[in-house]
Amino acid sequence: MNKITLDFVKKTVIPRKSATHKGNYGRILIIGGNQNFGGAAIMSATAAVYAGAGLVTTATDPMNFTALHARLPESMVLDFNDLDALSTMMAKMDVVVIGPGLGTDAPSEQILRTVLNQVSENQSIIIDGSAITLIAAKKLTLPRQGHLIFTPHQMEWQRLSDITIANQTDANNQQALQKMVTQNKNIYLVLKSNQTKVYLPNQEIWVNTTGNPGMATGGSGDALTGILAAFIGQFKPLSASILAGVYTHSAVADQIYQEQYVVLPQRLSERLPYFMHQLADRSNQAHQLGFHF
Ligand SMILES: NC(=O)C1=CN([C@@H]2O[C@H](COP(=O)(O)OP(=O)(O)OC[C@H]3O[C@@H](n4cnc5c(N)ncnc54)[C@H](OP(=O)(O)O)[C@@H]3O)[C@@H](O)[C@H]2O)[C@@H](O)CC1
Ligand SMILES: Nc1ncnc2c1ncn2[C@@H]1O[C@H](COP(=O)(O)OP(=O)(O)O)[C@@H](O)[C@H]1O
Ligand SMILES: [Mg+2]
Repeated sequence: MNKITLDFVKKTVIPRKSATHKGNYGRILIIGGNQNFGGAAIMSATAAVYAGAGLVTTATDPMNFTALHARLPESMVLDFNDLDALSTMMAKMDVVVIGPGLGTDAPSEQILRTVLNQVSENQSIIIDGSAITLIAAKKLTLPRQGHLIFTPHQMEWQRLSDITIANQTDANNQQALQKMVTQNKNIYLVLKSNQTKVYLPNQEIWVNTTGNPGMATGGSGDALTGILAAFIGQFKPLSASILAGVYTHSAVADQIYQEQYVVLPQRLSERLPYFMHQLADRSNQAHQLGFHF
């Protein structure tokens, strides 16, 4: 079993080059947040912005526009009920997150179908939360194109794979993935738990070495989707970006957990730019300047 370590992550999160602009750091679309779960989309978008995404658009229920703008003016907004506008927007994006707080009712399903039909070859789609539950319940066909990153918790993976939580062994999980690969050969599984594992298309399995029970609070997984989107939009290669995102999410949480009982996703996002600064090998400088994280 491969372990995701700090040394590995430092090779992926590298300093920015001078001759670059926001278009070089990923165009990200976050799709989620129905009338009950607006916070999930906001937490995903917040994590994406704070993890360095070049441009973030949040497609959500209009009820969430004001809250999103007030909390995160860096994000643009789109009404996710306007399926034509959603399709047009999809075509311009490098990375798409679908699922945080999307809900599982008929309009949510229509949004998901529209997105899955639209995925193009070079896009990465992070499929989370309600989107996983819907794909499992409605037996939706996966897009043949693009890179699909599934981020289920254990119950969501049970719904998708039909493997009960007690039976989610590496061998059983690999077997379920092999069935999915007949639809799309570029499937990545981030199976979240107190010891998150990442299954790559080359059959490697990586286990995370960071994380703590302070993260057991609503929104932790939503924040992870934003981090993964931002990392995929900025860093290469894709597999390393996913592994680095998983590590960073929990490593920042570990820092907070040293001084706080619960790790609030918003606090986690606020710390991301500091932590990434350290990762990008400017940590010595930061310590000399007396920053504390
Ligand atoms: N502020 C917001 O807007 C928020 C909105 N959110 C959005 O809500 C939507 C629904 O997502 P969801 O995860 O909350 O519910 P669901 O898919 O029914 O799963 C829960 C069931 O699974 C079980 N379970 C077993 N193992 C588990 C494990 N390791 N981790 C977690 N659960 C585990 C668990 O067991 P139990 O708790 O009963 O023991 C329970 O029976 C989704 O779109 C999401 O993005 C949330 O992000 C929160 C903040
Ligand atoms: N006890 C724990 N130890 C380590 N990490 C945890 C623990 N509990 C939850 N997490 C992490 O928190 C996140 C929870 O994701 P998820 O269940 O999708 O939350 P939500 O949907 O509420 O945002 C995952 O990244 C998971 O690995
Ligand atoms: Mg979740």
